Amino acid sequence: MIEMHDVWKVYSNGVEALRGVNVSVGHGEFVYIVGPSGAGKSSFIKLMYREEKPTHGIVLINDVNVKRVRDWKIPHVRRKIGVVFQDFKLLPSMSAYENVAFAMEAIEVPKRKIKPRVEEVLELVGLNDRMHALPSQLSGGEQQRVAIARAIVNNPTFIIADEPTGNLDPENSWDIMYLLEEINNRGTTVVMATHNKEIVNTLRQRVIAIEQGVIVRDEEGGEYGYED
Ligand SMILES: Nc1ncnc2c1ncn2[C@@H]1O[C@H](COP(=O)(O)OP(=O)(O)OP(=O)(O)O)[C@@H](O)[C@H]1O
Repeated sequence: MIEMHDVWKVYSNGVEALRGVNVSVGHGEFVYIVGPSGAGKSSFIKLMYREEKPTHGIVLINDVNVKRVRDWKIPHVRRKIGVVFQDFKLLPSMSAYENVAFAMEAIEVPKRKIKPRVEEVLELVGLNDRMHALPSQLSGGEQQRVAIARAIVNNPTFIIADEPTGNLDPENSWDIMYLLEEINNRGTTVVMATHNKEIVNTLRQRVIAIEQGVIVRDEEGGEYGYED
């Protein structure tokens, strides 16, 4: 569960990116975060995986107050959260397999457990035959699949995605969405910021709209609601 209570995010330049946000995302939900450019979606997402701390208010991730978590304990909190970015953020000198295995090595999973689990998630994302390719040898859609495999390999409670289809063509975008849907159906909570109107209006889920740092709409099975 992720909860925000009267959360404000004010950057050092004085920009109020979030202004008094109250929200709760429960176990197993699928939530789209929508809103105009600069509305505060990324700031909202970054608070959810403790990339940023709130300036004011409380963010609870699985009942842990992220503001009180000491820096050395952040990896422990993040272990329960898989993050997916628009630009994939894979390590360029590592193969698909190594990128995914690295996420397990980072939290010191015993070596013998790594290979079978990495192969399992790469199969789930449909990339078992490309596992030794470098990111530069993979298409955008394939790279995003590797990023999703990396995000789920440690069995997180949440997947937090910031415009995961933003760099992909429509066909690859749909493939990534079906994959996220499948992961959600297996019990993982998915929260994704998106500008993709067609996806939001087709794969209906809870929609939270943010405008000028405020939640202006929160609807189950909602619509995208903007023209872009
Ligand atoms: N690190 C930062 N320092 C200062 N201002 C920031 C920082 N990050 C974001 N902002 C500002 O905070 C506001 C909200 O930005 P944010 O990136 O959260 O919006 P967004 O809804 O994700 O936008 P987009 O759809 O364009 O990605 C904007 O005015 C932005 O310029």
